Amino acid sequence: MMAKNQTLGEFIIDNQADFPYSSGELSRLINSIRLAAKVVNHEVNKAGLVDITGEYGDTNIQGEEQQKLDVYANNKFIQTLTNREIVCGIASEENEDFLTIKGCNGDHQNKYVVLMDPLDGSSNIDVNVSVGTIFSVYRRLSPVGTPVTAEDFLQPGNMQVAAGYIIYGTSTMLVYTTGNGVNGFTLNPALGSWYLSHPNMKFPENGKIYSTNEGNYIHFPQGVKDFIKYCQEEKEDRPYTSRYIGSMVSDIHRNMIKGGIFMYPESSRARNGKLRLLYECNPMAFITEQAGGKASDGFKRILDIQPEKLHQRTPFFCGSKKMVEKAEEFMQR
Ligand SMILES: O=P(O)(O)OC[C@H]1O[C@](O)(COP(=O)(O)O)[C@@H](O)[C@@H]1O
Ligand SMILES: [Mg+2]
Ligand SMILES: [Mg+2]
Repeated sequence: MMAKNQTLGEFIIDNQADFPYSSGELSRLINSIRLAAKVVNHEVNKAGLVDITGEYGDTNIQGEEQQKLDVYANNKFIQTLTNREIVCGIASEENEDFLTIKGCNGDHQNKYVVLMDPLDGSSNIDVNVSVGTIFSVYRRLSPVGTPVTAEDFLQPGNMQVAAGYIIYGTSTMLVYTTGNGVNGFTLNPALGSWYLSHPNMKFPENGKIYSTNEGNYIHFPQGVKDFIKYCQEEKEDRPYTSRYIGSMVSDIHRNMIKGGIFMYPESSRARNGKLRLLYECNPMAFITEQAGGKASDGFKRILDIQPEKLHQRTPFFCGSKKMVEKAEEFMQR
């Protein structure tokens, strides 16, 4: 039976049976993510007070302006995962190539790789709007004891063993799945503990919110234009409400609670959309499916895409099952 006011630490211990093959490593991995998240949260909360916001003065591999907090969060998560010797490799939005992590004896004994978007929604940092962190965990394919290879990172999303996000919003939450449903923990900043506040999160099967950057409307494929018109039509339970924060984590988190669809489709300017398959779409798709929702590129399941490149992009439709099915119906006409 679930204890009242259960902390994340207690939850992990109570749910060890979720990880039949785990020797405690995956639990330790989640533990180090919750620690790094607290440190990053502390820094994010000071944005505006001290000189941690604004541009870092460099661009990342995707040619995007890096914010100081992008770099800070990237370093913190890498540092925490590396120091604790839990993973053998890390890939990040902010690094061109994956990093190989050796144990203290210079070996490669660990079995997990982590892919992450250390700060999602960077353009919202300076304006005090929620941002997030996204992570995705795989068991390595190459033999333990040898250096990691690109193939360890280029696995389809259906091979994920865990995925989660942290949302730095009105409160800070850590939401994750190990393939047995989705649970959300809220940080009590005074105590520094995460409490199980949202057990067994579920996407409503249908919803009344659509979230997309409608400023790109003119460049959207006809299917998306038609679906947006459908959402706006005065019929049955429509028109739906349009809500777009511009931090995917926050947009999907809201839709998971209230019911809705998030879309970042391809456009005539960006043939594969904007969002990255490996550390943005796959983890959010895994969480979404575990919560009873659906995630697609408009035609096929996100989690079944065989990745070819670390920073590969994909169109993304994610949310309440019936709404994603409806969007696919328009895309496939
Ligand atoms: O400004 P746009 O084009 O609508 O893009 C917003 C999208 O870009 C992102 O900010 C991309 O993430 P990063 O901030 O990690 O690059 C998503 O969180 C968000 O959904
Ligand atoms: Mg992002
Ligand atoms: Mg980012």
